Amino acid sequence: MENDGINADPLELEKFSQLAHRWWDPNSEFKPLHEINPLRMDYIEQFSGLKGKTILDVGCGGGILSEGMAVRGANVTGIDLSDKALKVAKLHLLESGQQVDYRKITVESLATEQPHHFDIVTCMEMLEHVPDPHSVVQACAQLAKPGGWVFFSTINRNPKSYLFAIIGAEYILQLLPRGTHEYAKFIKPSELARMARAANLTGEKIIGMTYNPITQVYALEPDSSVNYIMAYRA
Ligand SMILES: C[S@@+](CC[C@H](N)C(=O)[O-])C[C@H]1O[C@@H](n2cnc3c(N)ncnc32)[C@H](O)[C@@H]1O
Repeated sequence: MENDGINADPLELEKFSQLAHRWWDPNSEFKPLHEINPLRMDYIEQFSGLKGKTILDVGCGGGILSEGMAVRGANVTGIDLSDKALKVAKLHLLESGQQVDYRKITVESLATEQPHHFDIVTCMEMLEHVPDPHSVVQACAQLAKPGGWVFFSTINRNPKSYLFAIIGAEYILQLLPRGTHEYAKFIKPSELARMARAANLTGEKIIGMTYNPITQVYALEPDSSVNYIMAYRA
């Protein structure tokens, strides 16, 4: 569903708004994001470092990644379209004393406003919630400086990811509320790679993000069959 020509699904935004007050509770529905956060920040740092970098975090939600990168010394702008998530993100800055510039703006509009502005663009766990992920990938590429880095994470689309990301995470382990994810919106790495190539992104790297339900530990591993991160240069 499109929203007055804006590349956003109002129902998706509403889902996140409804849960937003629990964003910073590490035992809430956002527990998985809290737990993967150090892993993904370490992964980004391997490529480019974070200290002193100008970073855009697209679909920042309550700010777990944005603020985490600010703690590591980055100058972060976080954008989202959920008013409540942005409000929670801003309130949390009062508690943490960190600085992040949170804005409600579409990534496509920001790409027109500030093209080639950011050293790093992150777009994590967001593409599978938008009607047109191509357009988001294109805008992220445009927002990065030439030679800058762009990172996407999302969920693969295959029977295993259906089993793990929907049946396992939402129904059996109840790590996420039912209805968090829609299988048809999952994105195969080959599809994301095609979108990235069309946006002139290069130097592709991919890493899997796995969850072991027995040890309850997340890890970065070559297995990209469920969750994965792709890194590119603009
Ligand atoms: C699963 S959360 C991920 C939050 C954050 N990126 C992270 O990984 O910690 C998805 C976020 O994408 C946001 N979102 C969904 N559609 C969006 C859009 N079209 N533009 C910007 N943000 C969007 C939601 O409001 C929500 O905050």
